[in-house]
Amino acid sequence: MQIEGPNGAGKTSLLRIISGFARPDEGEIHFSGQSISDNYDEFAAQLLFIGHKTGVNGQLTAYENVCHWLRVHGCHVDKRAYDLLSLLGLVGLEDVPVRTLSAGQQRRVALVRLWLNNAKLWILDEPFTALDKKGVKQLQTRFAEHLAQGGAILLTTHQDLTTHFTALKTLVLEYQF
Ligand SMILES: Nc1ncnc2c1ncn2[C@@H]1O[C@H](COP(=O)(O)OP(=O)(O)OP(=O)(O)O)[C@@H](O)[C@H]1O
Repeated sequence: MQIEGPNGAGKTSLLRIISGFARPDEGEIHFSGQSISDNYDEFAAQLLFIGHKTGVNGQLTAYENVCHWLRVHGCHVDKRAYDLLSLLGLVGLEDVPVRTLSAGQQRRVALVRLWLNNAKLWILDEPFTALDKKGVKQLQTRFAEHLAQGGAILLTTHQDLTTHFTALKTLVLEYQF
């Protein structure tokens, strides 16, 4: 599902509420028929959230960030870390601090998580920001794989998605005066 709306309409706020990072003034968020506040850990295990702030440690290298995520997800740190960086076009840049990379390269480091996570629900706030055309295409291909495997994606984007996603639902937020 794509959430659309002008700047300030409340897209990020909605995603943060659905993810359980902010509380709604009214109502409850349910996942698989259960209120997320009743069993947040179970919900969190199914959730992958990538927001405006990418969650990448800028002091560490791309390689160190990927190794950290592999460990967090209970995976062995092996050749896979380099394979993922190579997939995302970061070969040759794996050993410099992420803060020295370009905005698009930093976003690519953050998006590596989409290749190593088994979470069912992806909540992504402006995932295409700063990516070049090839990066956008690669990400959309990854989205299609996730959906084909029964996953769900809730995202905001000001960009038009490709025809792959014409069946996606769109929720349009508008200002209320
Ligand atoms: N922590 C906060 N405390 C108070 N107001 C906030 C907070 N976060 C966001 N807002 C306000 O809520 C409104 C919606 O912000 P939000 O970031 O959800 O918009 P958005 O639709 O994601 O915008 P954009 O397209 O610019 O990213 C804005 O007016 C913003 O100032």
